[in-house]
This record gives sequence, C-alpha cells and structure tokens, in this order.
Amino acid sequence: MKRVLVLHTGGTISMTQGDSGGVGLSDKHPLGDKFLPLPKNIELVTEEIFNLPSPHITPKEMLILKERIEQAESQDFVGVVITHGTDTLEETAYFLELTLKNHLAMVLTGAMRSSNEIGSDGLYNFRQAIITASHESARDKGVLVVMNDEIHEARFVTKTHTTSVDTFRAPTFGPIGILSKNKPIFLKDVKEEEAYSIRTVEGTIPIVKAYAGMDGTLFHLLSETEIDGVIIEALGAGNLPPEVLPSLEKLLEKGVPVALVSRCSNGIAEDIYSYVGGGVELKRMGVMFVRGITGPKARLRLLVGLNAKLNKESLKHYMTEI
Ligand SMILES: NC(=O)C[C@H](N)C(=O)O
Repeated sequence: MKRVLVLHTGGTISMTQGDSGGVGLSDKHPLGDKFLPLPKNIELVTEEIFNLPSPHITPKEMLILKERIEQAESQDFVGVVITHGTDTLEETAYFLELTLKNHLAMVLTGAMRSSNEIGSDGLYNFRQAIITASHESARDKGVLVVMNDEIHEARFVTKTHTTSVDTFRAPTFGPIGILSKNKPIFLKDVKEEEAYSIRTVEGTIPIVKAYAGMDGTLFHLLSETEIDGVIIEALGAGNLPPEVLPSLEKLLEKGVPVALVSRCSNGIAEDIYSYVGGGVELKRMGVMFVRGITGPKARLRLLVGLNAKLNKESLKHYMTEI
C-alpha cells in the first residue's frame, strides 16, 4: 500500500459557490463526498490542518505545515499532497522547498473554480496531485506544484492569470513535467535546494516595486522604520530611477539587507547597465541581485536566511546563488 498524507489548508478547492454567486469556505470539505477514482494501492490519510483563504496564510501557517511534513517522514508515507488557495500557493510551496530536508514526494495543488461551479478543476487537480505524490519518480524532486496536468518546481512557478485554469506557469524555464491520465512524466531534473530547517519566521521585510518617475519617498520612510530587510522589484534587467539612490544609500548604510529582483515576469536580474541607477551601481552599493524568482519568493528566501541566522557573507551567497 502507498500511503499519501493529504493536508487541506483551504482556498477555492475547499470552497463552494452560494446562491448569490459569492464563493466562500464551507464547514465540511466539499471534496470529501466526491467519488475519487484512484488506483487500489493508494491509501489516503486526510487532515484539515487549516481552512483558510490563501490571502490569510502567513509564514506562521507555512511553518506549521513544514513541521507536520517533517513528522510525516517517520510515519510511513510515500508522499504528501497539500491543497491550498492559489493566490499564495507558490509562496507556501517555495517556503517548504527552502526549509524541508526530506525524501518524500511533496505536491501542492488547488483549484480556480470552486467545487460546485461548472467545469470545476478541483477534484481533477486533487486526483492528479495524489497520482504524482504516490509515484516514486516524484521523490527527491523537492516541492512540486501540480495544476492543469503540468508539474512545476516550487522555485519558478507563479500564478499568471486571475481566473483561468491554465494559470500556473514558469515563464522563463517552463514546467518540469506533465501528467498523463495515470502517471507523472518528468522532463527535466531539478536543482537541489540548500534547506534550512528554521523554527521561527520573525522579521519585517517589505517589497517595493519600482516605477517610472519613482522618487526616494518610500525608501526614506523605510529607513525611518524598524525593518529587517527590503526586496526591490526593479525595472528591466535590474535598474532604478536615479532619484531613489540617496535614500536607498541611507538604508544600506543602516545595515538593512536589500535584495533586488526584476519586475519583469520573464528573465533574470543582472548588473548590466552602468548609467546612474543602473544595475552596476546598485550592485556596487551592496544590493543583492536575486536571479529568476519573484519578489514574494525573494522575500521568503530572505526571511529564511535571516531566521537561519546566516552571517552577512553567507546571506549574500544564499540570496545571489540560486
Ligand atoms: N483560486 C483560489 O484558490 C483563489 C482564492 N482567493 C485563494 O487563494 O484562496
């Protein structure tokens, strides 16, 4: 028997549409009553660890999930399926990727249409996630996201559409696999993450998005506030308007770790441009260039690095060598 642990956390996959059209959480999990066609050798053990819309999920819930999955390794499970709201699914997936060291197959899934909407994708995604988590080829691949018959690694997957069922993509690198009707087919290897098994998630790390005509106001406000780090979603390959520089400098002088990603949804941030505010100058000032992940994921990475108590050099290495 292959035992798979199912952890329901809420989100649209746990929701139903009411008579007035609004979609909301239900007390009883709507997938519980549905017929789920699965191979006979799979046994599910189900826990409703939370029942939250995913905008209510914080790193504290992510930490609780991580601790539950750590226990699962000694409980004779081959894999874990986590159902989750799609708004922050990629963040929970990445947090688990950064903090778990184990050999289980770990799969997150969700739905874009609630359980009683026409063409609901919840039951189907749930089944495909279970098929993946029970398959030996999914072990040692880190945390995976299975939606719409695609398999993505936690690092690069992101929600790209507000409502479409084809929303989870990895714009620069693509999916690492697909699902046939009955099994996962992996097409690429996954780079192993350095996992830090942190026990706390303390720290205030805001994300600041750059825009044409931006001035130093936001960085000035941040330099007057108690914060533990900042993530900048910079322009293009990794540049900022020149007016930002004096207040950014002040923040860096205070010793606040500042990391930068691109606000573009495709490509990686690099120090290419040598004009004022260009990447070359930002890197020289001490801004850490984070490659290929989104701002919210860079934020979680910095949070994990800080809670792992990495020193300045190790933190820089951790943030820039992805
Ligand atoms: N499709 C979804 O799950 C979206 C929902 N707002 C959530 O993240 O909880």
